[in-house]
Amino acid sequence: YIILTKRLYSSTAKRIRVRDALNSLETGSIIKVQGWVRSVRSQKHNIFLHVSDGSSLQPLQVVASSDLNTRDLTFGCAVDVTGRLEKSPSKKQSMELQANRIDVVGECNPVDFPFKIKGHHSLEYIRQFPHLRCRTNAFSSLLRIRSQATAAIHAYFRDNNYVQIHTPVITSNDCEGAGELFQVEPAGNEWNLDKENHHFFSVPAYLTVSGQLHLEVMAGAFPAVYTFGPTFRAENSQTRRHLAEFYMVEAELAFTESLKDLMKVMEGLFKTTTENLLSHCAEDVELFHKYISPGNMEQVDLMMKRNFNVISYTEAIDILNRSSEQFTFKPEWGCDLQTEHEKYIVQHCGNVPVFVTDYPYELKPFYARDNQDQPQHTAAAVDLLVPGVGELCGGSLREERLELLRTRLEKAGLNDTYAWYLQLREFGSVPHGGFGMGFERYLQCVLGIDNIKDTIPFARFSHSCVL
Ligand SMILES: NC(=O)C[C@H](N)C(=O)O
Repeated sequence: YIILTKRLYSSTAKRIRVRDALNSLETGSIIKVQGWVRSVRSQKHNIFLHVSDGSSLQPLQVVASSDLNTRDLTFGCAVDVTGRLEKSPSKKQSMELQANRIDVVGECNPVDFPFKIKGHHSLEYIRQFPHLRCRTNAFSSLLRIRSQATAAIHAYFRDNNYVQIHTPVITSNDCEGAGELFQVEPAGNEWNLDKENHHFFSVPAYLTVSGQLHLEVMAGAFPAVYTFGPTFRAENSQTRRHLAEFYMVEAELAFTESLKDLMKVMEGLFKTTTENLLSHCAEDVELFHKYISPGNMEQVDLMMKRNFNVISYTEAIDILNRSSEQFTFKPEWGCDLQTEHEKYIVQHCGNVPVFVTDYPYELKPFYARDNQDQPQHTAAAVDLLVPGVGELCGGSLREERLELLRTRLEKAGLNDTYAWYLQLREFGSVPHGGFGMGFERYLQCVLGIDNIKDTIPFARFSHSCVL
């Protein structure tokens, strides 16, 4: 009889998520929660469990009588719990689940499990377990924040009338021209590809380094477009800021004649997304600011309150040369800014993000618009440098003038390759420009995460492609 009623009881229970249970105002309702045990505590008559299901940082406290068979109930196991939702007498949580039935769905041997109850594991430690780290508080918070930030970015562009374009992952162009390409060919030899230029696509094809050129195509028909997807760089540098596969948000605006328009969008995107995170993921963001990057909340507050700075590249070089800092790379007009330079510039500007504009023409790819301001020959390009990370965004106005573009491509021996790109300037060309923002670097900056490998579900970098 008892078993029968228990079955009946559990089949009529409404299945809800932990977050909804915690926020529920209805006491006495019969619910079912499914999740993973984050802690177990036994007292004389009762056992207390914390159950998490990824919906919130805070777990649901489950109280059950010690009579329930709890042999397999350990830290890390998967459970199915049915019971009555009641107001909790403890101040630590609003609601608790008084269980009538607990089924262990999947056992977990806590001795072998790499995480321990109440263990404060570092991000570096949990990184060794890419298949398990989503079960820790810190990484599940990161994943919820990442998901919310993705939604916020799409919302920002939709609210500002952009059209989303799915730019291709496989492409025959190397947009940045930096030569950090992964080539794509079929595995195995059923295609009989030999060395005589028999590529699968007939031409060499690569994983994309940027969706920019495809967005420029679309900016010939839509005034504002964006893309948000994976991009790839075969960089052999194992730094805390580089990944071989990362997500980039890229936007392209037509009828745009000034870098100011682009900077406005970059600042708007940064601030709107961050505001959204602070209100929708407060608890998760707080976990980072409290335990992982103390002090970063003040940094975020500052970035949100202040207008971003704007300085020219030439001014940046002056600032660097006037400083008493000993740089490994001597700052000189014409050289790219190194990480140490970027860091100094951000500090110099009061730890507020800073746009650096108008770089030496020769430093920028063929598409950057010529400022034609001799003798210091510059291009209308801009980078956004942010505290803790350095370069977060890079963008430029694009050369829309057919003859100038043709001459530059000719010099680089690229006018055949980019015949289609030249045609964009032949048929209804308009002044336009755009930028890209590294999504993982954005998360690094807002959450104060030291290593970029801890901002992405599965990190790919040289000599590492686990799972
Ligand atoms: N869309 C952009 O302007 C981004 C630029 N192509 C980059 O990869 O830095």
